Amino acid sequence: MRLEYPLILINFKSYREASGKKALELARTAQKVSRDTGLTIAVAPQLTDLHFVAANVEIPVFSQHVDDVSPGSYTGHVTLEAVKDAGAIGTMINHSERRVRADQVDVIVKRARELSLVTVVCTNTPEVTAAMAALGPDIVAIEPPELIGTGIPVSKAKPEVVTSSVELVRRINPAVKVLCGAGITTGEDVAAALRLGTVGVLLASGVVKAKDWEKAIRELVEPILKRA
Ligand SMILES: O=C(CO)COP(=O)(O)O
Repeated sequence: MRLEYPLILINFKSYREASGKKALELARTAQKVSRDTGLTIAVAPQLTDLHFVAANVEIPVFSQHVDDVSPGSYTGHVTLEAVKDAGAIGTMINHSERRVRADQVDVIVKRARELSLVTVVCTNTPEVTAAMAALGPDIVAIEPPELIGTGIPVSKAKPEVVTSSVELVRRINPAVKVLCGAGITTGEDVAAALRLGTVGVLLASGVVKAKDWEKAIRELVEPILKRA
């Protein structure tokens, strides 16, 4: 599956609101808005829901994490092969709530490429973004941890973190796409993110915790539709 941009990636994290049957319900809601608007909306359900969700929607599905091990004798680990077999098109890695070492990111990015899986490497500062871009993932996602879950959007509260990240990635590895995330809730936040040079957003609570998922996602993509 080829990813089209702009991209909205909804991370379900470990939220109970989007777990089990609810995970599929939210993914189907995202799919509905994606179909109505023609925009790429991807989802990253909990690992336990990955296969269930991927088998029942056609939008891109990502794992939230993988370990740097090959299939075999590794109890409790998640391999790239397993998430591929579960139907994911790729994986997030190094989320601030699930950090891994840089050498592990390197291994995962290289192995994912061999398996044709898309990698979204999360970062916390422009400097770390630059370092991760050098490893050659498909996408880096800059997310200042202090804004995560606050509803204060990075694209408005810390635009310089986003623009510096975009600028450094352009210099170091222009093939790498940049997303931003943390506090993204409204369509205005998404429009601001695109204006700063990103290809989209990574978000969680603004959608997962919304009372009306469809309304929240529609509101989120509205400004992008106007741009098109
Ligand atoms: O960590 C995030 C997405 O991966 C951002 O979380 P929030 O959208 O809840 O701020």
